[in-house]
Amino acid sequence: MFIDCKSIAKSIDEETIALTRLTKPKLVSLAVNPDEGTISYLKSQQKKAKSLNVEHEIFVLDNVEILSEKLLEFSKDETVHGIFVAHPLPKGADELQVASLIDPEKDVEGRNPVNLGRLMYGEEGFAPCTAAAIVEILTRTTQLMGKNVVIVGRSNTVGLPLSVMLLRRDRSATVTVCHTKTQNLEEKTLQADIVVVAVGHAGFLKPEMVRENALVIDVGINVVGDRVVGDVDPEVEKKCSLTPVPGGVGVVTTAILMNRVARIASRGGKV
Ligand SMILES: NC(=O)C1=CN([C@@H]2O[C@H](COP(=O)(O)OP(=O)(O)OC[C@H]3O[C@@H](n4cnc5c(N)ncnc54)[C@H](OP(=O)(O)O)[C@@H]3O)[C@@H](O)[C@H]2O)C=CC1
Ligand SMILES: Nc1nc(=O)c2c([nH]1)NC[C@@H]1CN(c3ccc(C(=O)N[C@@H](CCC(=O)O)C(=O)O)cc3)C=[N+]21
Repeated sequence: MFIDCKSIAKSIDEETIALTRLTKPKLVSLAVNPDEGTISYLKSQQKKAKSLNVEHEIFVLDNVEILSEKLLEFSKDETVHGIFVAHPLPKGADELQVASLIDPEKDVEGRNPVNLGRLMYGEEGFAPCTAAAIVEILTRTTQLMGKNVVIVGRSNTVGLPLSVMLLRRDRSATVTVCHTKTQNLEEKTLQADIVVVAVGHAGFLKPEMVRENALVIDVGINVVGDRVVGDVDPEVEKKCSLTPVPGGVGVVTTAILMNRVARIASRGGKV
């Protein structure tokens, strides 16, 4: 069975629309040498911003030096409410140094160390949007208390912040985070009530790797020919509840991003 993520996004959009009736939020999105996943996201952002009355500008830049200049400029610019920086950054870029240039009160992706610190204290107003989207989908779909959750992928965008959010005491899931050095991955995913896959490999999670009736969250955005496919083999849907791709985690992520910008604009800086 597929999980209906579009209706979750719609309910978030309703709040955003109410907020943008009163203010005119502005988001800037910056990317250096964007990969296919980023290009897909920027297109989704552009469409969504238009439909929600959020002003949006995209900057595709050549190098990290120009990115750093732009981050300082937009952090100071009072007409800009939200700053999004696409990841991955080019090889060799200092992620922490770049993230530190974003004003924490405009840091809609929660990359600045101040916001990652807030996350450790359970403050999720600036949590990375994809991790927040997955929490939103899970809490609307199931009870998390005591459940075994296996996350495949440990990026700062998805797996790592999500693990912290699912451990928060009001959720209290038991979390296992897997990566390329994990041994016997299938043994772990077969034990899970919930599997979250964010690896960036089309069809990576096979039906034999998951329990009957498990809940599976497919984060992957992989461009294969002219199609977008996830990290989960579509056959998994026959034995599990699965988020679709397209129309799954991505649409909720984009809805949350726009909601953040609208909240910042309407509350004068605080989310
Ligand atoms: N729908 C949405 O809203 C979003 C979608 N995405 C998509 O999700 C995917 C992942 O993105 P992101 O987290 O940024 O990716 P990264 O490339 O930053 O991280 C991938 C993670 O997967 C792990 N991994 C890769 N291959 C394997 C393997 N064979 N076995 C176990 N673990 C593996 C890596 O392990 P290691 O750390 O050891 O290298 C790493 O931790 C991409 O397709 C991206 O486009 C991303 C963000 C949002
Ligand atoms: N700092 C950072 N944060 C991210 O969250 C981040 C990132 N960098 N880099 C790139 C990846 C990729 N990503 C997507 C999110 C939504 C869609 C999305 O909404 N896609 C639509 C349309 C897909 C299509 O084109 O058909 C859908 O899934 O339905 C796509 C891709 C976020 N990422």
